Amino acid sequence: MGLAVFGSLLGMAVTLLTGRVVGAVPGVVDRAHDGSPGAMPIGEFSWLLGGLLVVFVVDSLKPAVQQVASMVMDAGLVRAIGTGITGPLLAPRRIQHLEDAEVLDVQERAKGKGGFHLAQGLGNLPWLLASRVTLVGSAVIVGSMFAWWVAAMLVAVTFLLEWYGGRLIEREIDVWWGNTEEQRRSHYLFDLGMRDAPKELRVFGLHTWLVDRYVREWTAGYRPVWARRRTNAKWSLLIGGIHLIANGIAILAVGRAAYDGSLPLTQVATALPAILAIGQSSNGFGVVQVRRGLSAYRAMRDLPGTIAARHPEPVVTTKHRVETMPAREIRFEKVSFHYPGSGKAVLRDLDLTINAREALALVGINGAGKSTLVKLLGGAYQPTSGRILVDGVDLAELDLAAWQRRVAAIVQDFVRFPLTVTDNVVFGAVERAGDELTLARVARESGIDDVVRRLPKGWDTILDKTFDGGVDLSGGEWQRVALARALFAVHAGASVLVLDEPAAALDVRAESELVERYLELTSGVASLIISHRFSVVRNADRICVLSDGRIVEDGTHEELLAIDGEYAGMFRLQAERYVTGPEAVDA
Ligand SMILES: Nc1ncnc2c1ncn2[C@@H]1O[C@H](COP(=O)(O)OP(=O)(O)OP(=O)(O)O)[C@@H](O)[C@H]1O
Repeated sequence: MGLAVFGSLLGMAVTLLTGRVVGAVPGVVDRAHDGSPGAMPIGEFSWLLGGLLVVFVVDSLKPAVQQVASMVMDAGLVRAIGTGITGPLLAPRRIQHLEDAEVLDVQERAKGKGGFHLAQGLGNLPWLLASRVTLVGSAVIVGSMFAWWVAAMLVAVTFLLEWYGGRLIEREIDVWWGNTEEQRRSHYLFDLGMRDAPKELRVFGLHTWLVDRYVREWTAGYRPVWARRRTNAKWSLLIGGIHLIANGIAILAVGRAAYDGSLPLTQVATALPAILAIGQSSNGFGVVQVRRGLSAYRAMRDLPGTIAARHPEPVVTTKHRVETMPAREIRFEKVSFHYPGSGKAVLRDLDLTINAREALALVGINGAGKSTLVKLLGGAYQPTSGRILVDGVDLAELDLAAWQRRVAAIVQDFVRFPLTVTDNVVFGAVERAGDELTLARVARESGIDDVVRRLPKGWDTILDKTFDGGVDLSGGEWQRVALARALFAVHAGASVLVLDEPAAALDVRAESELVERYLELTSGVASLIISHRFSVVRNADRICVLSDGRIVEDGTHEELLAIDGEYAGMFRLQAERYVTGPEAVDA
């Protein structure tokens, strides 16, 4: 801001000095010819000229300095805004706020709904301030050197120009960022071609279709922008004409006064550039950007408050030693749950006990609510009614952050971090990131040691082909990496292990080997295994069947087969497929 204001002051200094130099020239020339007194001595004129040169040189260095300062400021702003928005969103231990329309709206506004980013808005603030300083300074120069009515007229016309120009710009930007159906579709098609589906597009020979479709959607999406631009061009011509007339009147008035002899040359040479500078200081774009940027800033400032007010973090009222929990059990007691904004109950009066040091398998059809139960266990959501008790203490009373450190999980859509193998594993317990012994141990246990040996940079290989020297792993290899991450967490002290479809991407032999090994390894912790594969499930100490939001069957594999209920039915269906299905024929 200082630099921007300094820049506009320099510009005005150039105007004033130029006026004085031009005004002094005839006198200096006369004096040189006939020694007329009263004119500026040549020595003084040289100083004036030198001063103008210095100011001019400094003024010409200004853009480079301002550009660097601007880049530094923009980088800082982007970083501050990034943490300002993600910080409050990431901080809560629960995740309900991420599905709350009001929180999402504030977040969208903070990010710059309507195409105006906070960084652009705030980045423009110094230039808007500078143009205001130029406007006021140049108006004072015109008023004091020539006529106040001319200064007032030009300021009024400039504001009119700025206000109306700003409205036109705003309308055009609204159309640009209107995110019309076609614009969104064209962006989607672009991503599809460039990133999301390169293989499928080739397999199905869809590249020509994609390009044609993209061009069609893009053209349709931007047609309203061009229509708006044509309308804007007409109005811009009109207000440009008004501006021209106002400047023409001002310049004619100066010319007349000069012609009359009532305005000395110095004043003429100063007033003319100042008149032009007033018009140039109109900054409709800056005004719009700053206005929207500030509204985004207010949304960013309100974000933590909105989240805290609508989703208060639980206050820890009791002092339980979460670090040793669960010593006995985790008990779901009449737990019901429906997702925020949805009337459909996923769990209904569900009772379930998971004993410490027991491997419990949970089965159920798609959409039965298995993953939902895991989210409740991890404290990501709170039951709509009922309680989850850990060693008899309500989860709602525990320090949720500490409890979540006790739970290690591989969820179905586990994150494949485009980082090194080491990072992907130690994220299970970052506080133990340097523990190489444990790292080697979990690599053996999860079976990724062979994979790591084959990688070009071993543990330091980035697991993403788009990076230099990076590689892509197969689905099964990724699953082992995720398993290693969970085991790392267990070795670091987590005592509840959740595996949601841990072996879906493994081949049948790898799967049964891994599950057997895994059950040995985790015999000391409470584990919850969710799987549709009965070869995985049958090894668990106990199996529960989730159906209609409740646990309808509970027992060992043999016990559940003996009662011949839902589990037995599902098991037989899968076993039959393995006996009579294509796999059997191949074998
Ligand atoms: N964030 C959410 N908002 C609203 N409804 C949801 C959400 N997540 C899941 N559901 C719904 O809750 C129900 C249970 O989903 P859940 O993912 O728990 O099932 P699941 O038993 O794990 O299924 P699968 O075997 O297919 O993984 C489904 O009807 C699903 O549509």
